Amino acid sequence: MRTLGTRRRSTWQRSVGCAFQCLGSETGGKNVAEGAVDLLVHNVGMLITMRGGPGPRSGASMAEIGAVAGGAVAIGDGLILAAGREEDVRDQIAGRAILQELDAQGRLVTPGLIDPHTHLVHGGSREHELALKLRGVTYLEILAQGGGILSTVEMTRAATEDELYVKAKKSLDTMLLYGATTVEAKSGYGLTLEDELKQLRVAKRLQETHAVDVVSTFMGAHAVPTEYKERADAYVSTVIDTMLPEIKRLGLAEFCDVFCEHGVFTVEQSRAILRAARAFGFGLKIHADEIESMGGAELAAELGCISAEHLLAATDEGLNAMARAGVVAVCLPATSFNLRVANHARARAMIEMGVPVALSTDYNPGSSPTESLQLVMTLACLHLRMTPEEVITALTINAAHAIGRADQIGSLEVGKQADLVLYHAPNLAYLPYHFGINHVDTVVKKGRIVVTDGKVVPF
Ligand SMILES: N=CN[C@@H](CCC(=O)O)C(=O)O
Ligand SMILES: [Zn+2]
Repeated sequence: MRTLGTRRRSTWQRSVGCAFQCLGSETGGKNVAEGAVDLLVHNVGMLITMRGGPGPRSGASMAEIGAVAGGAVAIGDGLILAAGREEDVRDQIAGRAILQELDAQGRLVTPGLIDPHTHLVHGGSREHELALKLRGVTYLEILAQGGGILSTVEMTRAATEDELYVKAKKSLDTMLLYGATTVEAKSGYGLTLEDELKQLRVAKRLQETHAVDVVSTFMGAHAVPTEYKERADAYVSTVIDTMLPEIKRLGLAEFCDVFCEHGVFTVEQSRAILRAARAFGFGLKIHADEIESMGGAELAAELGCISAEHLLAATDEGLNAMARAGVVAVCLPATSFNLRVANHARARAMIEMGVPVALSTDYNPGSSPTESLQLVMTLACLHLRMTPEEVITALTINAAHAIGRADQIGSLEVGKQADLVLYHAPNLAYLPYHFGINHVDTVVKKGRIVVTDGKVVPF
């Protein structure tokens, strides 16, 4: 992508149009109209703005992506000043200094992708499970034998904080290279207070030192640790009485998540943990009805969770309850693909019932060892039967809602963070269609070019 650095326009007009006066009020009263345009992305072949109403998209509105042919985006102070047809954008910034231009050369541009469900920070890997899986041993059987999540717990406990940081940073770089600009990261491989804190501190350090924004979730209830075998209730008490208050006190997580599943945590245990988390002020998430139908979707609706994850076995009653409660369904097609399940999440039914659908990698060392949201795009089309328009909605504005960030990210609208991705692709359908490769050319995060020519720019 061609950039023209530091090109100042000779005339500087201080008179501003309505669009920028409005913007001043939308950005906390700061009159960005008086500043320069830091970056103008122009000559965009197809600009996907995702502009629209305030809530998460469901039903037919999941296909409304605000596509503009011949677009541009003007950026100042890390925020979007104007986005739309290039001539309109140029009109709106007329007379202002443009410090840098980026010629998109007719490429596709979307908002930065958002990965709302990952297990980013962990030790080791689990490629040995592949052979077990091919012999027909199931995911829950591996876990019940002390493997699966529990083997990653051992490797995470054994790792130093620096080792976890280095490994997670490498994955975060890959996520960024594949177009993710915001990533949610769960703990849940420590399962002691100290080891959970270790994971959460790594997530915090990544947030402070990496271009990608990291949103932190405490998931102490990811598995019953070996030392509490047959004493799950005692472990639930430890999560509620010891872990939640300390993590809240230290401000290390925004959300709390629970793996509500047969042989892991029951609906009653999950309810107890999430109610306690809510009382501490955490936002609530739940791994619900992934393998067996447990009433997890119903619980998500009852508790007003911000999102419920997996949902392959969710009932119609559960999904309808989620639709009524406005819970975002985070579907994870890379996980069901990798676990070789017979049926994937019923995204079409969800969309028809009015459940807002988001998508995610579920990046983790067991059920989904991939950082690629572009692979997720393809699997969502082929296995969940979502259209490319619904897929991009699910990976931008709906994913932003799933992590409580829709006021800042998820669409290219005035006043939002300037997070955008430029692809070597002529149109949106090309991304899921031509699968298995990386289409990303350039990534802009908070107005700064952080990936160029397919390489990460050091933070
Ligand atoms: N299902 C539970 N937790 C993760 C998998 C974690 C693991 O296998 O290590 C998930 O969301 O898929
Ligand atoms: Zn998960």
